Amino acid sequence: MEMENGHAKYRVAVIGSGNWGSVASRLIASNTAKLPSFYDEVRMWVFEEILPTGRKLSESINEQNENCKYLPGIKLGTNVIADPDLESAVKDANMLVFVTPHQFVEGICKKLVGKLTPGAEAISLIKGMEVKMEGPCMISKLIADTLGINCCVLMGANIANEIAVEEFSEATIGYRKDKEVANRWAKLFTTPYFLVSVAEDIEGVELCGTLKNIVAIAAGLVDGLDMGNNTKAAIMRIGLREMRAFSKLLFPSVRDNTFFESCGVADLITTCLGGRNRRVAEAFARNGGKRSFDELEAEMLRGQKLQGVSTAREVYEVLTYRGWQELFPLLSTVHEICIGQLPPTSIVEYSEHTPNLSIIGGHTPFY
Ligand SMILES: NC(=O)c1ccc[n+]([C@@H]2O[C@H](COP(=O)([O-])OP(=O)(O)OC[C@H]3O[C@@H](n4cnc5c(N)ncnc54)[C@H](O)[C@@H]3O)[C@@H](O)[C@H]2O)c1
Ligand SMILES: O=P(O)(O)OC[C@H](O)CO
Repeated sequence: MEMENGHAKYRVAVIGSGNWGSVASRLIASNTAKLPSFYDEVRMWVFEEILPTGRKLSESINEQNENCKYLPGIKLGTNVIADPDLESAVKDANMLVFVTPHQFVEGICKKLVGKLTPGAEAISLIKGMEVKMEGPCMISKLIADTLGINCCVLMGANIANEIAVEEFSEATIGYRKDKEVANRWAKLFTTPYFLVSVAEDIEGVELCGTLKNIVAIAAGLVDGLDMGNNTKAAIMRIGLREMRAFSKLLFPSVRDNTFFESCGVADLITTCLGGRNRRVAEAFARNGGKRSFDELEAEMLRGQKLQGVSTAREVYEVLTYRGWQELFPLLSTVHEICIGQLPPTSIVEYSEHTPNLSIIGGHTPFY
């Protein structure tokens, strides 16, 4: 541990520089610039790309102090340094913030094995999960197991573009045992416009952030079918119940209270109203399911990534493997619509496609 005048001093690296990665770097850098327990500089690892102008994205970020591709028009803070070399980006860092789309994190972690500063701590801002032969694996666990480090999570109602212009938001840090570490992360992220709380329920917090993206796809389908607010509210209610039930089946330790934190109902609401998953799903339904999510994602998001479609597939694998499909009609139906097995209108036709709708409305041991 590096010390200064007898006090521990922390060096932060951010692994990822998409829309949320850039905003998180900006937020963190505004704090490291003024808090004595952190080094000012924040290194942000950039997955290198060549811009249409022929320039490298990382060089452009450092010259303009702005990520012109993923967060145009917002200055990041001069203490944010873009670095396309992963090993150099994490050099000497003892606080690592992971914020890439979930499908890339395993490959990134494998490259980092043996390269980290001893005693480094991590936090994951990534919403998603992986399904392995042994079963489902949360991203924080994948990071922790691959790198042999502790990993907290930060989730919440956090549409990045709104936080970039400093509109008031909240977030929840999930931790396993070490509250002191969780509080250090909270200190790094908290600003007057970004209030962070901590909860000793890492699985609950992470599953909220992960599963709400599937519900957001359902909400977008409803919008694309020109259905009204009642329908969307019903989808959100059913979705929240399925999120809670699925989380508790996977991890009985998950707490009900977590669903009332920013990571729970608040994130569900904001994503179903204004997120990218919702937006692309709306376009999918308006096209009658004839254009694929991949095609719409590439056209509408220009390099940004959806997490809901792949998460729906990963959750579906768990549901089919464990025989839980009929308990989760919304989560199952979203996947079947995404792959073209069912039409978008099926999102409100549970009775036809999932005979166990009564389970959703009634009382089962899980709900
Ligand atoms: N954007 C938001 O509003 C928001 C808010 C909260 C959480 N999140 C979550 O944060 C995570 C990161 O999302 P984001 O919005 O920062 O990213 P993004 O979707 O805006 O951008 C995609 C990123 O992936 C990178 N990339 C592309 N190919 C890659 C590869 N092969 N290997 C590594 N990286 C590659 C791109 O360079 C880019 O940085 C996701 O899990 C997302 O759900 C996003
Ligand atoms: O734009 P989305 O759908 O990826 O959602 C963004 C955030 O997760 C909202 O908290």
